[in-house]
Amino acid sequence: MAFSQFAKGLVKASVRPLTLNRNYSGSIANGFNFELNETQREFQDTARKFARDEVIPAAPVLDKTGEYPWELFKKAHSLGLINCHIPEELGGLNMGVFDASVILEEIAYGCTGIATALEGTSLGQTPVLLTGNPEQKKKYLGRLVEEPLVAAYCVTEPGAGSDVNGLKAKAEKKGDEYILNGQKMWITGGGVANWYFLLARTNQDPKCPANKAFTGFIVEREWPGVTPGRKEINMGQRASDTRGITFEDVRIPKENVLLNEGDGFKIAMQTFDKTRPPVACSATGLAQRCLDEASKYALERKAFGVPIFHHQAVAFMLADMAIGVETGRMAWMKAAWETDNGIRNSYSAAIAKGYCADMANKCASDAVQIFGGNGFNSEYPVEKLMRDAKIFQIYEGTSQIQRLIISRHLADRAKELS
Ligand SMILES: CC(C)(COP(=O)(O)OP(=O)(O)OC[C@H]1O[C@@H](n2cnc3c(N)ncnc32)[C@H](O)[C@@H]1OP(=O)(O)O)[C@@H](O)C(=O)NCCC(=O)NCCSC(=O)C1=CCCCC1
Ligand SMILES: Cc1cc2nc3c(=O)[nH]c(=O)nc-3n(C[C@H](O)[C@H](O)[C@H](O)COP(=O)(O)OP(=O)(O)OC[C@H]3O[C@@H](n4cnc5c(N)ncnc54)[C@H](O)[C@@H]3O)c2cc1C
Repeated sequence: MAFSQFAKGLVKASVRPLTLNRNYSGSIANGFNFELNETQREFQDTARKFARDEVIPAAPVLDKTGEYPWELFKKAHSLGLINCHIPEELGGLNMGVFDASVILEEIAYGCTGIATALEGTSLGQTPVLLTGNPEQKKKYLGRLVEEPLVAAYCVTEPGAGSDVNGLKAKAEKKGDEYILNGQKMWITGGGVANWYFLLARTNQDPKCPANKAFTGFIVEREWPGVTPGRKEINMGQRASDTRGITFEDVRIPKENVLLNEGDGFKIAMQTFDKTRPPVACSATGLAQRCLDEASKYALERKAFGVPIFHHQAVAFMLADMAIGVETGRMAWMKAAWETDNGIRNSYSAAIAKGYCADMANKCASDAVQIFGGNGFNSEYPVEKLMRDAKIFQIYEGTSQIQRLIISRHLADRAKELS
């Protein structure tokens, strides 16, 4: 089916307005529809087929070689499984976070390294989608639909990751340009991207508040002074390209400022509200894979004369994994639905990201346990799943940072209650 036909049927999420039932008799499910609509199911099926037929076979090879999944990127591009958020007038599908996450969960089921490589470009695009002017959107987003090009999100530095307000890269205004100097670290897609969203300090006064001190820029990879470093060799998600990047006297035209000078910190934070639900959904895809691999293995493997599934201790581990997967899916769906419906979702996005990251790690560790000695060996799939899971507790804000965001909301609420 053509993209435009797909796009026509898109809805943000399958939720009907909740009407108060005065004769309420126990079920709050009345107002909600937990089923995906037909278009969402079509996309899910396409993504599932892509994951089963192409991602799963490629994953162990790319895990070993650390090669970037270019062929899969091009295929996903041609199927309309990436760049889903780009507006229709620029040739995109104009999908919300919810619908794009339905697709991503399937790809992540196949391999979260490949999913991160494919999805990293969405993170790079989000600040432009949120705040770009029409010229910036046309120039930088339009091309991504036409060609399989990559965007990346450059915030973290060697000296500051969790503490975004501690960033040191600086951009100084000189006439109609800004001169950028600094280093970024751990940039997903850093070596393959055509352009970056970059956050730099434009007010050097240490007393300047975060939401005035930083500016968001679009920086092109080919500009003089932009130098990506070597590909980092990571524990997991090895198909994804992660690099440090040095910026030395890079001249950025003022046309590449997003919104206004000083607005960068809020742009970066508002971006996370949109991108943490998909990261949570990716972790859920990995957890579902752990559950499926461990369930199949538990039926095949015998101990004490019966399949190990028949030992209640094993069956209950699987049941706990299922509780985690189902709860995690509800959590990312709620966070995605809220942002698609214009509700500030920093709290629910932090809950989804924090919960799903921890849940995926527990599921991966339990899957290895169920595989016994085989689980510890790279011939079996769960060893890679455990290595791939760890990064969910670190990138897009560590598990501690998600709890920081949640607890700040709780403190605000406590003040309202007292
Ligand atoms: C949450 C955080 C720790 C916050 O910091 P502070 O305490 O310094 O800042 P604070 O006092 O909370 O706020 C300052 C102003 O900013 C407004 N605002 C905050 N959030 C928001 C928001 N969501 N929307 C609108 N405004 C916001 C806040 O109101 C305040 O303004 P005000 O002074 O009141 O006028 C932040 O630094 C953070 O998040 N770190 C994790 C980074 C992190 O997650 N990287 C990830 C890098 S990317 C990555 O890892 C990957 C990329 C690609 C693939 C996957 C991985
Ligand atoms: C594979 C990979 C891909 C990535 N992709 C990108 C990308 O595309 N773009 C990008 O900008 N960044 C990216 N990152 C960076 C990532 O977001 C950061 O690594 C992460 O935010 C943590 O920052 P840090 O590594 O500097 O750790 P630090 O901030 O130094 O934290 C170290 C430890 O201290 C804890 N800690 C810090 N502050 C607090 C606090 N206030 N309370 C409690 N605990 C605290 C942390 O939770 C953590 O356990 C990526 C990282 C990796 C490894």
